[in-house]
Amino acid sequence: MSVAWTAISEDRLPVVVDAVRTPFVHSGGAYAELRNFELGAVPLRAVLARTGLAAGDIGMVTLGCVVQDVEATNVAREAMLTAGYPSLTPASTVSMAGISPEASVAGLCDMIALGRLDFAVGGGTENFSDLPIRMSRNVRKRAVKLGAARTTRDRLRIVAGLRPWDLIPEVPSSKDLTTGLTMGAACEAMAGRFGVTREAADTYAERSHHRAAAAWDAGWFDEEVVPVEAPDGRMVTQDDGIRADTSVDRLARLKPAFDPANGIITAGNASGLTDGATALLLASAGAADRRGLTARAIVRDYEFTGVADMASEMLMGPAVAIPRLLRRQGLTPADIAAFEVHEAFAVQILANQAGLADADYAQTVADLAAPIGEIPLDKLNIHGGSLALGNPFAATGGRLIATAIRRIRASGERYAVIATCAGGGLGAAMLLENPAAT
Ligand SMILES: CC(=O)SCCNC(=O)CCNC(=O)[C@H](O)C(C)(C)COP(=O)(O)OP(=O)(O)OC[C@H]1O[C@@H](n2cnc3c(N)ncnc32)[C@H](O)[C@@H]1OP(=O)(O)O
Repeated sequence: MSVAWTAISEDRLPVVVDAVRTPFVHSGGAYAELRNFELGAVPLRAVLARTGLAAGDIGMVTLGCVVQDVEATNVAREAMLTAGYPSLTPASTVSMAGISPEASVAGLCDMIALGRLDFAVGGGTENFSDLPIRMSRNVRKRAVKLGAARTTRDRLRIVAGLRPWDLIPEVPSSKDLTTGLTMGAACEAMAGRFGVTREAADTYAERSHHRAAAAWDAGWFDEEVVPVEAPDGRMVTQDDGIRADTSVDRLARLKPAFDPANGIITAGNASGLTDGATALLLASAGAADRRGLTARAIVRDYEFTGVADMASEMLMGPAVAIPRLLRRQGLTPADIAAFEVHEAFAVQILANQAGLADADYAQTVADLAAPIGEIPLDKLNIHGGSLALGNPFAATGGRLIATAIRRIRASGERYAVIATCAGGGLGAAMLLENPAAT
Protein backbone atom coordinates (compact mmCIF):
# COMPACT_ATOMS: atom_id res chain seq x y z
CA MET A 1 0.00 0.00 0.00
CA SER A 2 1.31 3.46 -0.85
CA VAL A 3 2.07 5.93 1.91
CA ALA A 4 0.48 9.38 1.75
CA TRP A 5 2.58 12.43 1.14
CA THR A 6 2.50 14.08 4.50
CA ALA A 7 5.05 16.82 4.79
CA ILE A 8 5.30 18.53 1.44
CA SER A 9 5.60 22.29 1.39
CA GLU A 10 3.01 24.15 -0.70
CA ASP A 11 5.81 25.07 -3.07
CA ARG A 12 6.63 21.44 -3.88
CA LEU A 13 3.10 20.13 -4.27
CA PRO A 14 2.87 18.27 -7.60
CA VAL A 15 0.32 19.87 -9.89
CA VAL A 16 -1.08 19.21 -13.35
CA VAL A 17 -0.66 22.25 -15.59
CA ASP A 18 -2.12 20.75 -18.73
CA ALA A 19 -3.40 17.40 -19.98
CA VAL A 20 -3.99 16.63 -23.63
CA ARG A 21 -4.62 13.60 -25.76
CA THR A 22 -4.91 12.57 -29.36
CA PRO A 23 -8.24 11.35 -30.67
CA PHE A 24 -8.56 7.64 -29.83
CA VAL A 25 -9.13 5.59 -32.98
CA HIS A 26 -9.68 1.94 -33.89
CA SER A 27 -6.43 0.00 -34.20
CA GLY A 28 -5.52 -0.60 -37.80
CA GLY A 29 -7.27 2.66 -38.72
CA ALA A 30 -6.09 6.23 -39.12
CA TYR A 31 -2.84 5.74 -37.13
CA ALA A 32 -1.89 2.45 -38.79
CA GLU A 33 1.12 3.96 -40.56
CA LEU A 34 2.40 5.80 -37.47
CA ARG A 35 5.02 4.31 -35.19
CA ASN A 36 4.14 4.34 -31.51
CA PHE A 37 6.68 7.05 -30.71
CA GLU A 38 5.43 9.21 -33.59
CA LEU A 39 1.95 9.09 -32.11
CA GLY A 40 3.35 9.84 -28.64
CA ALA A 41 5.19 12.87 -30.01
CA VAL A 42 1.92 14.62 -30.92
CA PRO A 43 0.68 15.41 -27.39
CA LEU A 44 4.27 15.97 -26.22
CA ARG A 45 4.51 18.86 -28.70
CA ALA A 46 1.03 20.08 -27.81
CA VAL A 47 1.64 20.50 -24.07
CA LEU A 48 4.56 22.79 -24.80
CA ALA A 49 2.72 24.79 -27.45
CA ARG A 50 -0.25 25.24 -25.14
CA THR A 51 1.66 26.23 -22.02
CA GLY A 52 4.39 28.31 -23.66
CA LEU A 53 7.14 26.35 -21.89
CA ALA A 54 10.31 25.60 -23.80
CA ALA A 55 11.27 21.97 -24.27
CA GLY A 56 14.43 22.75 -22.31
CA ASP A 57 12.31 23.58 -19.24
CA ILE A 58 11.21 19.94 -18.96
CA GLY A 59 13.37 18.00 -16.52
CA MET A 60 12.13 14.52 -17.40
CA VAL A 61 9.74 12.74 -19.75
CA THR A 62 8.18 9.45 -18.67
CA LEU A 63 5.59 7.71 -20.81
CA GLY A 64 3.66 4.54 -20.19
CA CYS A 65 3.54 1.90 -22.89
CA VAL A 66 2.13 -1.61 -22.56
CA VAL A 67 2.90 -3.28 -25.87
CA GLN A 68 6.40 -2.15 -26.63
CA ASP A 69 8.26 -1.95 -29.90
CA VAL A 70 11.32 -4.21 -29.99
CA GLU A 71 13.24 -1.60 -31.97
CA ALA A 72 12.25 1.44 -29.90
CA THR A 73 12.18 -0.12 -26.44
CA ASN A 74 12.39 3.27 -24.71
CA VAL A 75 9.46 4.71 -26.61
CA ALA A 76 9.38 7.81 -24.40
CA ARG A 77 12.90 8.70 -25.53
CA GLU A 78 12.07 8.31 -29.21
CA ALA A 79 8.81 10.23 -28.76
CA MET A 80 10.40 13.21 -27.03
CA LEU A 81 13.25 13.41 -29.54
CA THR A 82 10.70 13.23 -32.37
CA ALA A 83 8.77 16.02 -30.65
CA GLY A 84 11.89 18.21 -30.65
CA TYR A 85 12.81 18.00 -26.96
CA PRO A 86 16.55 18.43 -26.39
CA SER A 87 18.61 15.25 -26.19
CA LEU A 88 19.97 16.50 -22.84
CA THR A 89 16.55 15.83 -21.27
CA PRO A 90 16.22 12.29 -19.89
CA ALA A 91 13.28 10.07 -20.78
CA SER A 92 12.04 6.72 -19.55
CA THR A 93 9.25 4.32 -20.46
CA VAL A 94 7.21 2.58 -17.77
CA SER A 95 5.16 -0.55 -18.19
CA MET A 96 2.59 -1.54 -15.57
CA ALA A 97 -0.10 -2.98 -17.84
CA GLY A 98 -3.17 -0.74 -18.04
CA ILE A 99 -1.97 1.47 -15.20
CA SER A 100 1.28 2.43 -16.96
CA PRO A 101 0.20 6.07 -17.36
CA GLU A 102 -0.66 6.30 -13.66
CA ALA A 103 2.78 4.84 -12.88
CA SER A 104 4.33 7.50 -15.11
CA VAL A 105 2.46 10.35 -13.43
CA ALA A 106 2.96 9.04 -9.89
CA GLY A 107 6.71 8.57 -10.37
CA LEU A 108 7.11 12.10 -11.71
CA CYS A 109 4.95 13.56 -8.92
CA ASP A 110 7.18 11.87 -6.34
CA MET A 111 10.25 13.39 -8.00
CA ILE A 112 8.61 16.81 -8.07
CA ALA A 113 7.61 16.54 -4.41
CA LEU A 114 11.18 15.58 -3.49
CA GLY A 115 12.53 18.62 -5.29
CA ARG A 116 14.28 16.67 -8.05
CA LEU A 117 12.17 18.21 -10.81
CA ASP A 118 10.27 21.42 -11.43
CA PHE A 119 8.64 20.51 -14.73
CA ALA A 120 8.05 17.08 -16.22
CA VAL A 121 5.87 15.44 -18.83
CA GLY A 122 4.07 12.14 -18.19
CA GLY A 123 1.37 10.18 -19.98
CA GLY A 124 1.52 7.29 -22.39
CA THR A 125 1.30 6.09 -25.94
CA GLU A 126 -0.12 2.91 -27.41
CA ASN A 127 -0.35 1.86 -31.02
CA PHE A 128 -1.71 -1.64 -31.54
CA SER A 129 -1.61 -1.09 -35.28
CA ASP A 130 2.07 -1.98 -35.32
CA LEU A 131 2.37 -4.92 -32.93
CA PRO A 132 5.75 -6.43 -32.05
CA ILE A 133 4.93 -9.82 -33.55
CA ARG A 134 7.73 -12.35 -33.01
CA MET A 135 8.70 -15.77 -34.22
CA SER A 136 8.08 -18.84 -32.06
CA ARG A 137 10.50 -19.81 -29.27
CA ASN A 138 11.95 -22.65 -31.33
CA VAL A 139 12.73 -20.33 -34.25
CA ARG A 140 14.26 -17.73 -31.91
CA LYS A 141 16.39 -20.34 -30.15
CA ARG A 142 17.61 -21.84 -33.40
CA ALA A 143 18.25 -18.41 -34.96
CA VAL A 144 20.68 -17.67 -32.11
CA LYS A 145 22.39 -21.05 -32.59
CA LEU A 146 22.53 -20.44 -36.33
CA GLY A 147 24.54 -17.29 -35.74
CA ALA A 148 27.17 -19.29 -33.86
CA ALA A 149 27.21 -22.32 -36.23
CA ARG A 150 30.52 -22.81 -38.06
CA THR A 151 29.79 -25.44 -40.69
CA THR A 152 27.03 -25.91 -43.26
CA ARG A 153 26.30 -29.28 -41.66
CA ASP A 154 25.69 -27.63 -38.29
CA ARG A 155 23.44 -25.04 -39.91
CA LEU A 156 21.41 -27.71 -41.69
CA ARG A 157 21.03 -29.68 -38.47
CA ILE A 158 19.73 -26.59 -36.68
CA VAL A 159 17.24 -25.75 -39.43
CA ALA A 160 16.14 -29.41 -39.68
CA GLY A 161 14.90 -29.17 -36.08
CA LEU A 162 12.17 -26.72 -37.11
CA ARG A 163 8.59 -27.90 -37.51
CA PRO A 164 6.06 -26.20 -39.84
CA TRP A 165 4.04 -24.88 -36.88
CA ASP A 166 7.17 -23.20 -35.50
CA LEU A 167 6.75 -20.72 -38.33
CA ILE A 168 3.42 -19.46 -36.99
CA PRO A 169 4.22 -16.02 -35.50
CA GLU A 170 3.40 -15.15 -31.89
CA VAL A 171 1.01 -12.20 -31.71
CA PRO A 172 0.72 -10.32 -28.38
CA SER A 173 -2.63 -10.99 -26.73
CA SER A 174 -4.41 -9.89 -23.59
CA LYS A 175 -3.84 -13.35 -22.07
CA ASP A 176 -2.58 -13.21 -18.49
CA LEU A 177 0.42 -15.48 -17.97
CA THR A 178 -0.45 -16.50 -14.40
CA THR A 179 -4.05 -17.47 -14.98
CA GLY A 180 -3.96 -18.20 -18.71
CA LEU A 181 -7.13 -16.11 -19.05
CA THR A 182 -7.67 -13.34 -21.59
CA MET A 183 -8.99 -10.13 -20.07
CA GLY A 184 -12.40 -10.93 -21.53
CA ALA A 185 -12.47 -14.41 -20.02
CA ALA A 186 -11.25 -13.06 -16.67
CA CYS A 187 -14.06 -10.52 -16.74
CA GLU A 188 -16.62 -13.24 -17.46
CA ALA A 189 -15.45 -14.87 -14.22
CA MET A 190 -16.02 -11.55 -12.43
CA ALA A 191 -19.57 -11.40 -13.82
CA GLY A 192 -20.26 -14.77 -12.21
CA ARG A 193 -18.64 -13.87 -8.90
CA PHE A 194 -20.28 -10.44 -8.54
CA GLY A 195 -23.65 -11.25 -10.11
CA VAL A 196 -23.54 -8.98 -13.17
CA THR A 197 -26.22 -9.64 -15.80
CA ARG A 198 -26.12 -9.19 -19.57
CA GLU A 199 -28.98 -6.69 -19.43
CA ALA A 200 -27.17 -4.54 -16.85
CA ALA A 201 -23.96 -4.66 -18.90
CA ASP A 202 -25.74 -3.64 -22.11
CA THR A 203 -27.60 -0.85 -20.32
CA TYR A 204 -24.31 0.49 -18.97
CA ALA A 205 -22.65 0.24 -22.40
CA GLU A 206 -25.49 2.16 -24.03
CA ARG A 207 -25.05 4.89 -21.43
CA SER A 208 -21.33 5.17 -22.13
CA HIS A 209 -21.86 5.58 -25.88
CA HIS A 210 -24.73 8.04 -25.52
CA ARG A 211 -22.87 10.12 -22.94
CA ALA A 212 -19.72 10.25 -25.07
CA ALA A 213 -21.67 11.23 -28.17
CA ALA A 214 -23.46 13.98 -26.27
CA ALA A 215 -20.18 15.24 -24.81
CA TRP A 216 -18.53 15.47 -28.24
CA ASP A 217 -21.65 17.24 -29.61
CA ALA A 218 -21.50 19.73 -26.74
CA GLY A 219 -17.81 20.46 -27.43
CA TRP A 220 -16.72 18.94 -24.12
CA PHE A 221 -13.66 17.22 -25.59
CA ASP A 222 -12.50 20.12 -27.76
CA GLU A 223 -10.13 21.43 -25.10
CA GLU A 224 -8.51 18.11 -24.21
CA VAL A 225 -8.09 16.59 -27.69
CA VAL A 226 -5.42 17.74 -30.14
CA PRO A 227 -5.69 16.75 -33.81
CA VAL A 228 -3.29 14.31 -35.42
CA GLU A 229 -2.15 14.56 -39.01
CA ALA A 230 -2.04 11.01 -40.36
CA PRO A 231 0.76 10.15 -42.82
CA ASP A 232 -1.74 10.28 -45.69
CA GLY A 233 -2.48 13.92 -44.83
CA ARG A 234 -5.86 13.25 -43.23
CA MET A 235 -6.54 15.26 -40.07
CA VAL A 236 -7.89 13.07 -37.29
CA THR A 237 -9.93 15.25 -34.98
CA GLN A 238 -12.36 12.95 -33.14
CA ASP A 239 -12.54 9.59 -31.38
CA ASP A 240 -13.99 7.09 -33.83
CA GLY A 241 -15.40 4.33 -31.57
CA ILE A 242 -18.50 6.13 -30.35
CA ARG A 243 -21.82 4.71 -31.51
CA ALA A 244 -24.44 7.34 -30.90
CA ASP A 245 -27.05 5.08 -32.48
CA THR A 246 -26.49 2.06 -30.26
CA SER A 247 -29.33 0.84 -28.08
CA VAL A 248 -29.97 -1.85 -25.50
CA ASP A 249 -32.05 -3.69 -28.11
CA ARG A 250 -29.21 -3.72 -30.63
CA LEU A 251 -26.66 -4.60 -27.98
CA ALA A 252 -28.80 -7.51 -26.81
CA ARG A 253 -28.55 -9.09 -30.28
CA LEU A 254 -24.72 -9.34 -30.24
CA LYS A 255 -23.11 -12.71 -29.61
CA PRO A 256 -20.79 -13.32 -26.64
CA ALA A 257 -17.17 -12.64 -27.65
CA PHE A 258 -15.25 -14.72 -25.11
CA ASP A 259 -17.57 -17.51 -23.95
CA PRO A 260 -19.96 -18.52 -26.75
CA ALA A 261 -22.07 -20.77 -24.53
CA ASN A 262 -22.57 -18.77 -21.35
CA GLY A 263 -20.80 -15.43 -21.76
CA ILE A 264 -22.35 -11.99 -21.43
CA ILE A 265 -19.46 -9.90 -22.81
CA THR A 266 -19.90 -8.84 -26.44
CA ALA A 267 -18.23 -6.45 -28.86
CA GLY A 268 -20.87 -3.92 -27.78
CA ASN A 269 -20.25 -3.95 -24.03
CA ALA A 270 -16.44 -4.26 -24.28
CA SER A 271 -13.86 -1.59 -25.03
CA GLY A 272 -12.19 -2.21 -28.38
CA LEU A 273 -8.54 -2.22 -29.37
CA THR A 274 -7.60 1.41 -29.85
CA ASP A 275 -4.60 3.59 -30.67
CA GLY A 276 -3.88 6.89 -28.93
CA ALA A 277 -1.55 8.95 -26.77
CA THR A 278 -1.75 11.41 -23.88
CA ALA A 279 0.63 13.87 -22.30
CA LEU A 280 0.39 15.69 -18.98
CA LEU A 281 2.52 18.64 -18.05
CA LEU A 282 3.36 18.28 -14.36
CA ALA A 283 5.09 20.85 -12.19
CA SER A 284 5.74 21.84 -8.64
CA ALA A 285 3.11 24.35 -7.52
CA GLY A 286 5.83 26.91 -6.85
CA ALA A 287 7.52 26.56 -10.24
CA ALA A 288 4.19 26.77 -12.05
CA ASP A 289 3.31 29.90 -10.15
CA ARG A 290 6.67 31.54 -10.82
CA ARG A 291 6.19 30.94 -14.55
CA GLY A 292 2.66 32.33 -14.50
CA LEU A 293 1.09 28.95 -15.25
CA THR A 294 -2.25 27.87 -13.80
CA ALA A 295 -2.15 24.76 -11.65
CA ARG A 296 -5.26 22.94 -12.86
CA ALA A 297 -5.13 20.26 -10.18
CA ILE A 298 -3.02 19.14 -7.28
CA VAL A 299 -2.14 15.45 -7.40
CA ARG A 300 -2.99 14.92 -3.74
CA ASP A 301 -2.41 11.18 -3.37
CA TYR A 302 -2.54 7.88 -5.18
CA GLU A 303 -2.83 4.20 -4.49
CA PHE A 304 -1.45 1.24 -6.42
CA THR A 305 -2.70 -2.21 -5.61
CA GLY A 306 -3.04 -5.81 -6.67
CA VAL A 307 -6.15 -7.94 -6.30
CA ALA A 308 -6.64 -10.77 -3.80
CA ASP A 309 -7.69 -13.47 -6.25
CA MET A 310 -6.31 -13.39 -9.79
CA ALA A 311 -8.83 -15.82 -11.23
CA SER A 312 -12.07 -14.17 -10.14
CA GLU A 313 -11.01 -10.54 -9.46
CA MET A 314 -8.55 -9.74 -12.26
CA LEU A 315 -10.02 -6.31 -13.07
CA MET A 316 -11.25 -5.38 -9.57
CA GLY A 317 -8.39 -2.92 -8.93
CA PRO A 318 -10.63 0.15 -8.55
CA ALA A 319 -12.74 -1.56 -5.86
CA VAL A 320 -9.55 -2.12 -3.88
CA ALA A 321 -7.66 1.08 -4.60
CA ILE A 322 -10.49 3.62 -4.22
CA PRO A 323 -11.52 2.65 -0.65
CA ARG A 324 -7.89 2.50 0.47
CA LEU A 325 -7.15 5.91 -1.03
CA LEU A 326 -10.22 7.57 0.48
CA ARG A 327 -9.65 5.99 3.88
CA ARG A 328 -6.07 7.27 4.01
CA GLN A 329 -7.24 10.77 3.15
CA GLY A 330 -10.15 10.67 5.59
CA LEU A 331 -12.62 11.16 2.72
CA THR A 332 -15.84 9.44 1.72
CA PRO A 333 -17.44 9.19 -1.74
CA ALA A 334 -19.68 12.10 -0.69
CA ASP A 335 -16.57 14.33 -0.69
CA ILE A 336 -15.70 13.39 -4.27
CA ALA A 337 -17.43 15.42 -6.96
CA ALA A 338 -16.18 13.49 -9.98
CA PHE A 339 -15.19 9.87 -10.51
CA GLU A 340 -13.51 8.84 -13.76
CA VAL A 341 -13.10 5.06 -13.82
CA HIS A 342 -11.70 3.11 -16.75
CA GLU A 343 -14.30 0.99 -18.53
CA ALA A 344 -12.44 -2.06 -19.85
CA PHE A 345 -15.76 -3.87 -19.99
CA ALA A 346 -19.24 -2.86 -18.78
CA VAL A 347 -19.11 -6.02 -16.66
CA GLN A 348 -15.90 -4.81 -15.02
CA ILE A 349 -17.45 -1.46 -14.04
CA LEU A 350 -20.54 -3.18 -12.63
CA ALA A 351 -18.50 -5.83 -10.79
CA ASN A 352 -16.40 -3.06 -9.24
CA GLN A 353 -19.57 -1.25 -8.21
CA ALA A 354 -20.77 -4.47 -6.56
CA GLY A 355 -17.40 -4.91 -4.85
CA LEU A 356 -17.50 -1.35 -3.50
CA ALA A 357 -20.88 -2.06 -1.95
CA ASP A 358 -20.04 -5.51 -0.57
CA ALA A 359 -19.23 -5.67 3.14
CA ASP A 360 -17.17 -8.85 2.95
CA TYR A 361 -15.18 -7.57 0.01
CA ALA A 362 -14.50 -4.22 1.71
CA GLN A 363 -13.33 -6.07 4.81
CA THR A 364 -11.07 -8.43 2.86
CA VAL A 365 -9.39 -6.03 0.47
CA ALA A 366 -9.36 -2.76 2.41
CA ASP A 367 -9.94 -3.82 6.01
CA LEU A 368 -12.99 -1.58 6.14
CA ALA A 369 -15.68 -2.09 8.78
CA ALA A 370 -18.29 -0.95 6.25
CA PRO A 371 -18.14 -0.72 2.45
CA ILE A 372 -17.97 2.73 0.89
CA GLY A 373 -20.87 1.84 -1.41
CA GLU A 374 -21.36 2.16 -5.15
CA ILE A 375 -20.19 5.28 -6.92
CA PRO A 376 -23.34 7.31 -7.64
CA LEU A 377 -24.01 7.23 -11.39
CA ASP A 378 -24.41 11.00 -11.53
CA LYS A 379 -20.74 11.28 -10.52
CA LEU A 380 -19.35 8.44 -12.63
CA ASN A 381 -18.00 8.89 -16.17
CA ILE A 382 -20.69 11.41 -17.00
CA HIS A 383 -19.09 12.21 -20.37
CA GLY A 384 -18.78 8.55 -21.37
CA GLY A 385 -15.88 6.21 -20.85
CA SER A 386 -13.53 3.76 -22.46
CA LEU A 387 -16.38 1.60 -23.80
CA ALA A 388 -17.19 4.38 -26.23
CA LEU A 389 -14.03 6.48 -26.35
CA GLY A 390 -11.72 3.48 -26.72
CA ASN A 391 -8.85 2.11 -24.68
CA PRO A 392 -5.29 2.66 -25.90
CA PHE A 393 -3.96 1.02 -22.71
CA ALA A 394 -1.16 3.44 -21.81
CA ALA A 395 -3.10 6.50 -22.87
CA THR A 396 -6.31 5.84 -20.95
CA GLY A 397 -5.06 6.94 -17.51
CA GLY A 398 -4.07 10.33 -18.92
CA ARG A 399 -7.51 10.70 -20.47
CA LEU A 400 -9.15 9.96 -17.13
CA ILE A 401 -7.00 12.59 -15.42
CA ALA A 402 -7.66 15.16 -18.16
CA THR A 403 -11.42 14.71 -17.94
CA ALA A 404 -11.56 14.48 -14.15
CA ILE A 405 -9.66 17.74 -13.78
CA ARG A 406 -11.85 19.53 -16.27
CA ARG A 407 -14.96 18.27 -14.52
CA ILE A 408 -14.04 19.71 -11.12
CA ARG A 409 -12.79 22.93 -12.65
CA ALA A 410 -16.05 23.33 -14.55
CA SER A 411 -18.17 22.70 -11.45
CA GLY A 412 -15.90 24.54 -9.02
CA GLU A 413 -15.87 21.50 -6.74
CA ARG A 414 -12.87 20.22 -4.86
CA TYR A 415 -12.04 16.57 -5.38
CA ALA A 416 -11.96 14.09 -8.24
CA VAL A 417 -10.87 10.46 -8.18
CA ILE A 418 -9.69 8.47 -11.16
CA ALA A 419 -9.27 4.71 -11.06
CA THR A 420 -8.11 2.00 -13.44
CA CYS A 421 -7.97 -1.77 -13.48
CA ALA A 422 -5.16 -3.56 -15.27
CA GLY A 423 -3.97 -6.89 -16.53
CA GLY A 424 -1.92 -8.88 -14.08
CA GLY A 425 -4.56 -8.15 -11.43
CA LEU A 426 -3.36 -4.59 -10.83
CA GLY A 427 -5.19 -1.38 -10.03
CA ALA A 428 -4.62 2.29 -9.35
CA ALA A 429 -6.56 5.25 -8.00
CA MET A 430 -5.53 8.89 -7.82
CA LEU A 431 -6.95 11.81 -5.87
CA LEU A 432 -6.97 15.15 -7.69
CA GLU A 433 -7.81 18.44 -6.04
CA ASN A 434 -9.02 21.67 -7.62
CA PRO A 435 -6.75 24.43 -6.20
CA ALA A 436 -9.43 27.02 -6.96
CA ALA A 437 -11.83 25.22 -4.60
CA THR A 438 -9.58 24.80 -1.54
C1 LIG B 1 -7.34 -3.23 -18.08
C2 LIG B 1 -8.04 -3.44 -19.37
O1 LIG B 1 -8.35 -2.49 -20.04
S1 LIG B 1 -8.42 -5.01 -19.82
C3 LIG B 1 -9.19 -4.87 -21.39
C4 LIG B 1 -8.18 -5.00 -22.44
N1 LIG B 1 -8.86 -4.96 -23.73
C5 LIG B 1 -9.29 -6.06 -24.33
O2 LIG B 1 -9.15 -7.16 -23.84
C6 LIG B 1 -9.99 -5.84 -25.64
C7 LIG B 1 -11.39 -6.36 -25.56
N2 LIG B 1 -12.05 -6.20 -26.83
C8 LIG B 1 -11.86 -7.06 -27.86
O3 LIG B 1 -11.05 -7.99 -27.80
C9 LIG B 1 -12.67 -6.85 -29.12
O4 LIG B 1 -13.12 -5.52 -29.15
C10 LIG B 1 -13.88 -7.82 -29.17
C11 LIG B 1 -13.36 -9.26 -29.32
C12 LIG B 1 -14.74 -7.74 -27.91
C13 LIG B 1 -14.77 -7.47 -30.36
O5 LIG B 1 -13.98 -7.39 -31.49
P1 LIG B 1 -14.63 -7.40 -32.95
O6 LIG B 1 -15.43 -8.64 -33.14
O7 LIG B 1 -13.53 -7.11 -33.90
O8 LIG B 1 -15.63 -6.17 -32.83
P2 LIG B 1 -16.36 -5.38 -33.97
O9 LIG B 1 -16.12 -3.95 -33.79
O10 LIG B 1 -16.07 -5.98 -35.32
O11 LIG B 1 -17.88 -5.64 -33.64
C14 LIG B 1 -18.51 -6.89 -33.86
C15 LIG B 1 -19.97 -6.62 -34.21
O12 LIG B 1 -20.60 -5.96 -33.11
C16 LIG B 1 -21.20 -4.76 -33.56
N3 LIG B 1 -21.06 -3.76 -32.47
C17 LIG B 1 -19.92 -3.44 -31.81
N4 LIG B 1 -20.19 -2.50 -30.91
C18 LIG B 1 -21.52 -2.23 -30.98
C19 LIG B 1 -22.38 -1.35 -30.29
N5 LIG B 1 -21.94 -0.56 -29.28
N6 LIG B 1 -23.68 -1.33 -30.63
C20 LIG B 1 -24.16 -2.13 -31.61
N7 LIG B 1 -23.38 -3.00 -32.30
C21 LIG B 1 -22.08 -3.04 -32.00
C22 LIG B 1 -20.39 -4.37 -34.78
O13 LIG B 1 -21.14 -3.52 -35.64
C23 LIG B 1 -20.12 -5.69 -35.41
O14 LIG B 1 -21.27 -6.09 -36.12
P3 LIG B 1 -21.13 -6.83 -37.55
O15 LIG B 1 -20.42 -8.11 -37.22
O16 LIG B 1 -22.54 -6.99 -37.95
O17 LIG B 1 -20.33 -5.90 -38.38
